[in-house]
Amino acid sequence: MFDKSSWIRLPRNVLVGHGMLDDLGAAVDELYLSGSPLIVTSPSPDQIVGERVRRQLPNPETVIVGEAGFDQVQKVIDAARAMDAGYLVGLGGGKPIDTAKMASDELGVGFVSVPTAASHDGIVSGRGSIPEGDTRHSVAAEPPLAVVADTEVIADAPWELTTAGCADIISNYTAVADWQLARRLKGVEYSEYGGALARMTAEMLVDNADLIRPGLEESAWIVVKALVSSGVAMSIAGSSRPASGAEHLFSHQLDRIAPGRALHGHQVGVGSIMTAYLHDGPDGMWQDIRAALDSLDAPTTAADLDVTEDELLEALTTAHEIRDRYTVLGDGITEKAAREMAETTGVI
Ligand SMILES: NC(=O)C1=CN([C@@H]2O[C@H](COP(=O)(O)OP(=O)(O)OC[C@H]3O[C@@H](n4cnc5c(N)ncnc54)[C@H](O)[C@@H]3O)[C@@H](O)[C@H]2O)C=CC1
Ligand SMILES: O=C(CO)COP(=O)(O)O
Ligand SMILES: [Zn+2]
Repeated sequence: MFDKSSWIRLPRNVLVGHGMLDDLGAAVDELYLSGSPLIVTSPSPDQIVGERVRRQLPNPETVIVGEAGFDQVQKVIDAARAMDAGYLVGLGGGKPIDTAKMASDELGVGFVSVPTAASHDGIVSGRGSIPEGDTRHSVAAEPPLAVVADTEVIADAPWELTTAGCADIISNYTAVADWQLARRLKGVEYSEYGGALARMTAEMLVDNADLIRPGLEESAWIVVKALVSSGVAMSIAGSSRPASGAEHLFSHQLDRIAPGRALHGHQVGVGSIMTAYLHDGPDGMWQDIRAALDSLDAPTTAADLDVTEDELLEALTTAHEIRDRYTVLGDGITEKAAREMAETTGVI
């Protein structure tokens, strides 16, 4: 008997462009949602566009969340139950969006994604990325029914948020290489479409790197489109595998070892330089990845990430422990190997 099946969950409305935030109300109306929304956001996005969002929606309430975590998800669930929210709106960067999509899943209500920065590729994905103790979960969550990305707002955000999004996409190169390795060595299920789309997204971004410059709305457009494409790859795969390999494990460890120092995208970019070296050796893809990051003003060294050599080496040698996801790190690399890799690639 044929035993394969898949259920791909994608947004119904994806709005990207200048001034699109003012179409949020119309995009939500088209979804036939009922009741009032709870807006899940963090302080800066709330201050920048909170009022503009609230005045388009019926009797909204707002909850401000901090670092991503299950306590924050619970805070949103409690606030939504208290007002009997009809749906949730995630407004801001990756943390409020992840928190909202996970709370929506638990509550069984719809979720709308309103990114204010092009800093991560979770704006469309049906996955939540949440730390807990010594580990980091990638959990199935409610995918957005609609995504509203206003390129004017996003182009006004600090430039480093956009370069973080670029680096999150460039890391697809090594994420897909890790996924293919896991298929060959461990028989892990692989999606040809998910893998090809994630890799093509990274290639297109690198090909257009010259057009990505601070303050240009065109840049916000290119990066948001790529983030949407990367999120769709995760939805096709039914996992974050197309966009998250060993470079992400390294970043998740840095979040524990050196919290709050650098943005998620910047950490995975530096991780990608090093894990590309592990995949291909000295003459391989790592030099292209480093050059692409460099041309986009994204960090390429430990110092750029504001982490010490010791912190970097600890993250590299323990990254394999945090999740049952086979990557080029195998069952762990020695400190000597980690140092050699970081030195050869110029990260330390
Ligand atoms: N679920 C998924 O598939 C994915 C999830 N993620 C998660 O997303 C998170 C990282 O996302 P980030 O956006 O880097 O973090 P974040 O949500 O903390 O945002 C970074 C900073 O940018 C600020 N910000 C956002 N928009 C702004 C604007 N327009 N103007 C000024 N400041 C603005 C925020 O207030 C915050 O201080 C991590 O937790 C990561 O694991 C990342 C990629 C994929
Ligand atoms: O950040 C992600 C993709 O860019 C996904 O995060 P995870 O590593 O938690 O799956
Ligand atoms: Zn990421």
